[in-house]
Amino acid sequence: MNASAAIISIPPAHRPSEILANSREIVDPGLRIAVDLLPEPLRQMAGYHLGWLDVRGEPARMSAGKLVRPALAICACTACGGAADSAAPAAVAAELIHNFTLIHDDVMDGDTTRRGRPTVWSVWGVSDAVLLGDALHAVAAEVLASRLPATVVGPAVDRLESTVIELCRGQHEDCSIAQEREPAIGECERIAMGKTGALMGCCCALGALCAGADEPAVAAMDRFGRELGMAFQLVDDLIGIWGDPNVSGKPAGDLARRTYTVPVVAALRSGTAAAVELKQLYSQPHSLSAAQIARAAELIESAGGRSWTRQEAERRMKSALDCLPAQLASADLRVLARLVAHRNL
Ligand SMILES: CC(C)=CCC/C(C)=C/COP(=O)(O)OP(=O)(O)O
Repeated sequence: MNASAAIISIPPAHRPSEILANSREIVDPGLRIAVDLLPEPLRQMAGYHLGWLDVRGEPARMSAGKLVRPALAICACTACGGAADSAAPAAVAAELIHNFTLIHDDVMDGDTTRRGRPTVWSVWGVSDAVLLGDALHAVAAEVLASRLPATVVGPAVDRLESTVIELCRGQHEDCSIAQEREPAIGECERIAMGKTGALMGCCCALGALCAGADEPAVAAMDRFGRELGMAFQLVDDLIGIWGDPNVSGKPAGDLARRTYTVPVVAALRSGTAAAVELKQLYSQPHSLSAAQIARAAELIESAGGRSWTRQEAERRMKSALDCLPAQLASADLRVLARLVAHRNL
């Protein structure tokens, strides 16, 4: 592959903000072209969700997320010797899939705020939100099918669609277990691998495919992304309890709903007095009040659930890097790994 082309078009950045800005430059035009494939009013709803339009369809500049997944696809491609631009279809498809799942997830969770503004379903209703998610999924496959070299299309679309199946498995388990009963840590990990790890693995594997990498390199990138996805989900669980809504753009609502996320499960299995009190709070039949939420957060912290989750995120990040042979462990991928594991609460 043409490594020098990558170096000329996008120099290795090494700083998280530069890596994300470079990725945004590559992915933004492709995302806009992809969204333009949608019929009205789905195009307008997608523009709103992605932060380019306000609810009335007027141009806006709102938060559209950090674009970590496209950055992973692009950096995986350059780490495998490809040109950054050649990963654009993979980066766009990954971001479309990610947004399709968020739009559906907000419906399932009944969440009314994402990225600091009302969710799609809470503005346009559940039917339109379901349709928009479906349409973004279809457009993602279309982007890969129409914009990748013919030799890569088959494996790339296969990988994308099997990832969506895995996402659905993870999400189904999450919805059916996590709010009904206390899962084991192993179950939490299976859920996290399905709903978050699989897509991050797919981003990295698609990036490698775009570079024309061989199967061992694609598989190593997939493992790297999956492990990193586990770290991402663990940090997301911390954000779901201790996150600042002004930073995360969503209320820290996991305790109110009595969701069994990893910090909660880790605290409950600690065998401490705090665990006993937390179990009582979680076994009541209604949402927790503000005072109960604050108490639950204290109990989780004193039972060690917060620090265990933090350390586990760090361990997963290191294990992600261990999945990469030295020649694939680029500086940019290492920076992205740290960014994922240390993002702000
Ligand atoms: C097939 C589908 C719909 C998959 C959803 C995958 C996903 C990562 C949802 C968000 O998880 P979350 O509920 O833990 O995160 P958030 O707090 O952002 O809603």
